[in-house]
Amino acid sequence: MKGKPNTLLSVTGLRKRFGGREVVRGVSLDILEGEIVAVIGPNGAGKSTTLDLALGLKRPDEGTVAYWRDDYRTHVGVQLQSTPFFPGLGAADNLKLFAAFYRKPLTREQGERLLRLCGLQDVADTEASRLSGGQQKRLAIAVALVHEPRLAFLDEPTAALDPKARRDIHSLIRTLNESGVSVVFTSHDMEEVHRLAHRIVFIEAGRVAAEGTPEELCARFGTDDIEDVYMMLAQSDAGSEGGRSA
Ligand SMILES: Nc1ncnc2c1ncn2[C@@H]1O[C@H](COP(=O)(O)OP(=O)(O)OP(=O)(O)O)[C@@H](O)[C@H]1O
Repeated sequence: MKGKPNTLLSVTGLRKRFGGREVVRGVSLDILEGEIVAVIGPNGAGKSTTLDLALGLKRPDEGTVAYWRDDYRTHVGVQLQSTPFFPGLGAADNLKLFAAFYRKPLTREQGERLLRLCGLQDVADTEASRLSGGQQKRLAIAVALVHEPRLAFLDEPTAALDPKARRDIHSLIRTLNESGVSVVFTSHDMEEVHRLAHRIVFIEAGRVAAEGTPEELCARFGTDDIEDVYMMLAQSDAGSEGGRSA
């Protein structure tokens, strides 16, 4: 039998202030091996800032971030809300160049497989800036996966995608997870969250207001719909957009 899953990431007591306003106010959370974790919450609640702090893209004012290994950067993939691609290069060449930053240069076969996995095989040679919004989103996800990470952070991976592309990304996330990749994603689509996440972390006004499996959260709030849970949590603590202090 499998033992207890490893903790891949542990963040404790994270705080971040911009100007005079504290937008992350003591966030602690763990990401375990094998999990798909959805980080949800209202606009401006502090989700992206929390991810940026966890990824070392922003420095916390307080708190600690610990990964399961010191060289975690080569084992963590990141799709941010906007990815700067290399101008003048096609999708496939962008992947090749991003891969060159790691110690795992892409073979042609690997590149083709990744493009297929992300539904980009027909636009492999199209210059990245000429791809549609949804295709650019998929290329950003492909970039996040180019070095075969063990943990992938996907910030709104399906925002602005059409329903079919959205479903394709759901399958991609499941396939990745089945191949051993742990995934942390943010989303405002509660159906998607319910469908994909093993665990949900609800951030409200810079704090973790609730967390649990979809089933646990639904049972706690007496519903079978995560959107109802979301509404109840969002109404129970007003003022998220302002990140007001309690
Ligand atoms: N560099 C910055 N300077 C000043 N304020 C910032 C900065 N980055 C984020 N903020 C503020 O911090 C708050 C939290 O932003 P964040 O992007 O983390 O929210 P979010 O939960 O990811 O929102 P969304 O769902 O809209 O993406 C917002 O009020 C935002 O304006």
